[in-house]
Amino acid sequence: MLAVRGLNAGYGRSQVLFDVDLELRAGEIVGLLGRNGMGKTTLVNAVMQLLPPWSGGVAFLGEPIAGRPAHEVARRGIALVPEGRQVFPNLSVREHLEAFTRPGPWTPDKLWDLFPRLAERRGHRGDQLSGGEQQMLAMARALATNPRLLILDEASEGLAPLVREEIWRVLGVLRDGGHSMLVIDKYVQRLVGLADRHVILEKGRVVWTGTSQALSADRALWTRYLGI
Ligand SMILES: Nc1ncnc2c1ncn2[C@@H]1O[C@H](COP(=O)(O)OP(=O)(O)OP(=O)(O)O)[C@@H](O)[C@H]1O
Repeated sequence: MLAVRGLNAGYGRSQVLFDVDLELRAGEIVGLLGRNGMGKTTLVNAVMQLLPPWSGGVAFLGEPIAGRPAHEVARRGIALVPEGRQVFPNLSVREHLEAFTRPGPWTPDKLWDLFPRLAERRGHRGDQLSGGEQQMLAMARALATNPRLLILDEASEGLAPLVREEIWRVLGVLRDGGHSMLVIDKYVQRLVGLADRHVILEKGRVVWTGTSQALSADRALWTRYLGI
């Protein structure tokens, strides 16, 4: 579904990603791990073409997308739940979903069922929501586009424990529904329980890839690359 090959990217003259390879098959959930500043957000932005890659390939559903406009990448079926959520302060919860809805199984009614808390707050504006509710809204907005691939940058970080659990519950529902996802989160334990495979970035390079089972079994990796 997604194939990143030899990707190099950065900001100005400073290179952040070095020769990154990453694959994600249809129906697969891949965790993207690494300490702060190792290049995870840069990688998802380069995949989305929000940050044009310097060189290397990005293919989605067999078609090259590197160098294409970001809105075209979204239209082809990749949706990003960005770090910091980026909900619109002046739009209501309902308006967020209406503005992004595209045909497919995720109708607003299904999304209200998936996020009961948002359903209760459907008339509230983006700036009236708690951080956790904003994260739910960012997820619902992404799902409303009925993407083929959902990318979550910091799925549950910085949220109160109960809300965090709610986010992981929803991610479990999405997994059970066969959604393809690339998930960044520092709760490695939860990510290991959710994802099929993982990719660890260290200073912009892929230093390890493997299954959840392999990552669980090798705590030295956690210490060395994740600081846990
Ligand atoms: N807009 C930017 N301009 C210049 N440098 C940037 C920019 N965004 C990120 N960087 C740098 O790129 C490197 C990788 O940052 P990135 O945000 O991709 O890491 P990350 O793994 O997502 O970290 P975090 O977990 O803190 O979000 C860091 O050294 C960071 O300072």
